[in-house]
Amino acid sequence: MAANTIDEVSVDDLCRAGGGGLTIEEARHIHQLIRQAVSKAKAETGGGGDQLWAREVWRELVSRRVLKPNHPHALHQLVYYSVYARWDASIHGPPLYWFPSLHDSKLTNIGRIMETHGPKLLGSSYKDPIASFNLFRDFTVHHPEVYWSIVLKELAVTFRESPKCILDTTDKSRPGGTWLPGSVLNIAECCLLPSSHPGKQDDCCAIVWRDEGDDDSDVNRMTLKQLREQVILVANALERTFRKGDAIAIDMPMTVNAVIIYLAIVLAGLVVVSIADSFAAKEIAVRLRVSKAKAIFTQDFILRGGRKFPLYSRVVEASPHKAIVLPVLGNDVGIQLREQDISWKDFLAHDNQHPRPNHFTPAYLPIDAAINILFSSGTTGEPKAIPWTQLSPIRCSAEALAHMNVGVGDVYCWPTNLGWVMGPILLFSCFLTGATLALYHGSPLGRGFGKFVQDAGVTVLGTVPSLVKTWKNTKCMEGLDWTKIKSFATTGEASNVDDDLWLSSKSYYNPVLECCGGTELSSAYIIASTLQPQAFGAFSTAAMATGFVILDEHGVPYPDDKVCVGEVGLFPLYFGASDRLLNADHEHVYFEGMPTFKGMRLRRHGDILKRMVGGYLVVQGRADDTMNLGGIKTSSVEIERVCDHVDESILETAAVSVAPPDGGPEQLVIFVVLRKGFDQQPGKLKTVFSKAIQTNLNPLFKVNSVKIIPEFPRTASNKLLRRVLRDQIQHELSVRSRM
Ligand SMILES: Nc1ncnc2c1ncn2[C@@H]1O[C@H](COP(=O)(O)OP(=O)(O)OP(=O)(O)O)[C@@H](O)[C@H]1O
Repeated sequence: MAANTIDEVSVDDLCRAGGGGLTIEEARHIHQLIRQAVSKAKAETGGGGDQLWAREVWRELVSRRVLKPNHPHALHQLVYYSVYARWDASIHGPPLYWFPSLHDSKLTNIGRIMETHGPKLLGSSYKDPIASFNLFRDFTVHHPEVYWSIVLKELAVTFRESPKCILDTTDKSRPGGTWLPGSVLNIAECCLLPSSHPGKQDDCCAIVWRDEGDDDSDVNRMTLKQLREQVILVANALERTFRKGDAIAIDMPMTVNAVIIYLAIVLAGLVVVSIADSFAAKEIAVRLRVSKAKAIFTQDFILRGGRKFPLYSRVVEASPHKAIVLPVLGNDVGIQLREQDISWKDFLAHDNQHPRPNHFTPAYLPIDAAINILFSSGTTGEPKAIPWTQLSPIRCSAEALAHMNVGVGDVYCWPTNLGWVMGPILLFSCFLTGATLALYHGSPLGRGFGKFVQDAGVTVLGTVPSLVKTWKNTKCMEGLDWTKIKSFATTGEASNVDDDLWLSSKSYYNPVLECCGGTELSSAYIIASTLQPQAFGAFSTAAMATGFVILDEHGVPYPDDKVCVGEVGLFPLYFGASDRLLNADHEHVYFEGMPTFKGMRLRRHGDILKRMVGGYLVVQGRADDTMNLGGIKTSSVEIERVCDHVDESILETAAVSVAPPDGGPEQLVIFVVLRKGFDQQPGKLKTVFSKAIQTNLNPLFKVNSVKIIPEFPRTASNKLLRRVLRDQIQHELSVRSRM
């Protein structure tokens, strides 16, 4: 993006990039600071043509807060891309934009754990949280029972009956291991009770929220005690109507009431079936059928972006079972209910006669009892119905604690839904670590959401790439103060470097922690850590106590330190991973046909990983998104990363390859969505794409055609559905060949 290196950038260049947002004095000042940073970095690193000094320039500029959140993005772009203009990632690894400090690292949750246990566990090899991070993480992979016994004490998990041990591997029919055997608890109760470590008291703020449209009012808060009382009220009402073990669906936005209902269902020993509120009636029906749900909590309408969308009517079309209907506004539902249905108000009304309304005895269940049925997003086919057990919340909260550094004092926000794995992850990560859960009742796409983030004092903000893209392109967050945010997070699909540059700049370049996992893993298997330097759009590590290899085409693992691309094979012992599916054969989906490694049968996850210098990772799509172009294997994501930037008219691209109906090499087709207000010819794009791909990836790759379409097909959780595009192009080709 930048033609010049940072020492060639002039005051004029800065002024141009700064537009009206920068005075000439400011530009001169920034220019001076850049020159100082360059001289200092060159002096410290010896200058050298290898450009290693560039990293130090960036580090210095960030630590001196030279670039401000309110500076125009073009200025941030100019400086970042110029600093790294001559950076050779194939030698030095991806360009880094965030660096941990030794002082702060010792104050993080995982740094504290390492300082306490590191010397004992690693002996004299232990130095400090930053220097010893890889060593310690490696230790957790080989001694998961030690790691999990430490982490369990850091979470608000109380057992009714303690586990016999942490891990039992004697049952060979369970390749994932038997974790915390013999233990009995109720994980919702753990969320609701005060605890001394982590320190959460009855009067601490459990949830902060705001309704869309109330942007200028104070945010609402609920204490832990108030939350517990609300949950108990609902649990008593549930117990009167349903039997333990019944599956009860929730299909509504992730509001305070949705969270209360979720916890109440689990507290009462029922099973939550979570369904994302964006699904059509047919999709809701499939999920209710597969999970055998007895009833469903829903809302009359959904309010989003100032518009009202029907929800109850979709649920009615999908389900003959009882619906408990909440009003989106006020106390009464704005709709006529069927005979078998009941309003939220009436559902709770019975409870006013309860002799001890603030009392409820939780259902204490074995650790591996199902608490929630979730569905994968279905990018590779039919969504899988995945039961979460009581291990799942522990697994995901441990990651929030160790990797995202979430804990007491944090306000954690991540626009999502209980039907996506991020919903339950967010809920448990807050209540088991002692953080406050921040919920915005409305669309996260506009300024109202951003203002909530500011007013609620959010300290950790989770995102998905398409959200960040919208915020950046619409400029809707301009002028808001997001500097309380100590880290961002992103998940769902590969993120875009420039979008993350924009996001990170909003809080003086705090890290955007990349997470990638799966609903069936209850967690991320590759992730970032605040103990490691970060590169945009890249993962810096495997999760704690998680092992994997990258397999070559013959299923043989590459050595751990080798730069490579291939399908991931997970080590099977995985705390919190699924061991059954409701609508598919677990063994077949995750194990059959996988190679063994050091006596372990590897677990399939299907992602193609690229390991770069320094151990940084990117996901290059799914194994089924790889293509063979002229005998060379490549991935959709790799091609899209190049094509996304070649012309300003492009909003996003999707690369698919298809085999021609009459045989021959696979053909590369690039789909394009243009930015609003731009026009472009496919022929011209074909030329620029070919040139960019040949220069950046491989001179032999050829673009066969370019198709401009208004928008990409996506799953309800916004994941790009390349297989739909592939089917479409395959169909066109076969029709053409028949003519
Ligand atoms: N940060 C990320 N970067 C790149 N890809 C990601 C990221 N986060 C998640 N993904 C992709 O999403 C997948 C997990 O999503 P999910 O559990 O919903 O399953 P799915 O693959 O979308 O659905 P299905 O299992 O039905 O095919 C990951 O394996 C990965 O391919």
